Amino acid sequence: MATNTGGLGTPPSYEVSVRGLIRSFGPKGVLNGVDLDIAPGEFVALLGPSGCGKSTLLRALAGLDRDVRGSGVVKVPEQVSVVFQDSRLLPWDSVLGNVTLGLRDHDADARGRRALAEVGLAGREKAWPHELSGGEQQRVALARSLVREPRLLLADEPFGALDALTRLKMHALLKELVAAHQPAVLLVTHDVDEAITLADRVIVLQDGRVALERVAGAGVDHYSLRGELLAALGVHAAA
Ligand SMILES: Nc1ncnc2c1ncn2[C@@H]1O[C@H](COP(=O)(O)OP(=O)(O)OP(=O)(O)O)[C@@H](O)[C@H]1O
Repeated sequence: MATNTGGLGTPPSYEVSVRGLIRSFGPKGVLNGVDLDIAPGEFVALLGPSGCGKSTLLRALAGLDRDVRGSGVVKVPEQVSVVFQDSRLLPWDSVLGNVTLGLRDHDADARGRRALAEVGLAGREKAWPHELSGGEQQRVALARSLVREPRLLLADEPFGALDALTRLKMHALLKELVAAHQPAVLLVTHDVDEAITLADRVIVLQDGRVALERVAGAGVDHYSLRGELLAALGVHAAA
């Protein structure tokens, strides 16, 4: 995946463009001029210390924050889906009902069933959310996002509450889904290995700005990238 992020213009080829994004809560500046471009189909992972503003940036891109100052969010596509750490399923609706919620098309059910099959949950359409494991609930959340064919998928630590083995399975699933649907992705994570494994590009947010930006993916030396990212996050491995 090409990741041309040079220049200050906004080439129409970008799915997302952010310029000098600022967000404060009271006197406290959280985002102090964030610049970010994401190409169509590009997978970007966002790392940063706790409280540095990762979720704040994601909420701004999702249109969930009406108080973002200035014109920092220059471009986001109309079709945006968001996945959070908890699945946020409606407990009183079936799995299929959750996936198709709000869809008005005549073929919504068929699309919902297809999406559930894609995430490995064929046959569980009539189950209630509480009958599913945490991993399965996150699969439903992914199906609910992708059935809307988003141009941009925003994911805020979507696997943060899962055990290590389930998380690895979800990584493989997310890779498959992204390859099939080709949305641009911004994944917020605390997990450096998750970022390196999944993303085409990794950025580190610090002091309200993008402090480091590195290409990841095939052909990149993951070991040295891991060291560089950990150092940027203030973690220095024991010799
Ligand atoms: N609605 C709000 N009102 C007041 N302060 C807020 C609000 N939302 C976020 N903040 C503050 O902004 C800062 C950044 O929060 P944010 O949730 O974006 O960080 P984060 O990098 O996602 O953190 P974490 O990795 O711990 O989830 C924090 O200090 C937080 O307390």
